[in-house]
Amino acid sequence: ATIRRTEPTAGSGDSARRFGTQRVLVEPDAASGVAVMKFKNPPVNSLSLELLTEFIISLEKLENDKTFRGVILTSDCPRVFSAGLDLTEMCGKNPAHYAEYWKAVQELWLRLYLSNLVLIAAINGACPAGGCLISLTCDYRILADNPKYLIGLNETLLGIVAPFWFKDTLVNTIGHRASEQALQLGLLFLPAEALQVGLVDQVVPEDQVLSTALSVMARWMAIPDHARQLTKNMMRKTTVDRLVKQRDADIQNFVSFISRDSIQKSLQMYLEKLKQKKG
Ligand SMILES: CCCC/C=C/CC(=O)SCCNC(=O)CCNC(=O)[C@H](O)C(C)(C)COP(=O)(O)OP(=O)(O)OC[C@H]1O[C@@H](n2cnc3c(N)ncnc32)[C@H](O)[C@@H]1OP(=O)(O)O
Repeated sequence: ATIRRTEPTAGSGDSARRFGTQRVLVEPDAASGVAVMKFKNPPVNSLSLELLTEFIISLEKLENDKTFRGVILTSDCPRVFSAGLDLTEMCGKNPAHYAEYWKAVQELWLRLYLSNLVLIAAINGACPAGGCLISLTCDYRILADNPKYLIGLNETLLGIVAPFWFKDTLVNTIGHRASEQALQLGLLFLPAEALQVGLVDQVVPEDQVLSTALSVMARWMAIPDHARQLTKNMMRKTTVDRLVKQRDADIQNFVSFISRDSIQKSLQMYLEKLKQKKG
């Protein structure tokens, strides 16, 4: 994928500078050591191969710059945090494309889930499936209080199955029983329900999502990095290792599953339904 970097905006000081790529805006504040990363892939921030690639590059840049200790993930698109994996990447393409796409999805998850940075999700819109997965990789989730902003792993509603590492990430967050129900029923939770089940840590008025994320970040950044990072690693490494050990097999599983005629039909019907919703 071609990656076009955004020009820094005019202004003085680091906090006025933006960098990033066409689909991932990065607003760094060197003074606080916090950067805000915004998905910008209108209309719904679907996780296309381009977006995944650009996101991984931007995250790596921040990880390698010791100025930054914390990142807030949010959306630049109104009303949607992320619509999850891009269905058009999983429909009507060839096996080589599916393999490349799935490798990028795995890579993003692996990097986020064990990131040394403090990651906070400022969820300012709908957050289904892969969008929810991204938020689950964060250390803390804040959701805007809007009944349209549903969150959850709804894969079964599309006739597909959340892979084991999606499931593990959910189980690590809300526990086994709640995950069993949520995954089988493809539940999309209202903000108050998401808070109750522990899928998010806070629900706040929409105009306070980012400011809340910044104050929560200050609390996490008050902890010495090495102690916090080793603790995070201790909590998450077993989950990550399960995928690392069988990455290629997981890609092969995905490719053969997604290539089935029945799965292609389900996805196409789901996409059609999304499009018809407008008419
Ligand atoms: C082993 C296999 C495991 C694979 C794992 C998959 C995990 C996933 O992430 S699958 C993706 C699941 N995502 C969803 O179910 C969300 C679908 N989208 C929505 O529910 C809604 O779009 C929204 C609530 C996010 C936003 O609603 P809104 O009314 O604002 O926008 P729409 O009119 O619905 O959509 C605008 C436009 O975008 C297209 N679109 C929406 N979601 C996706 C998507 N995930 N991938 C690709 N394209 C998407 C939608 O069709 C519309 O397109 P048109 O403008 O061309 O009609």
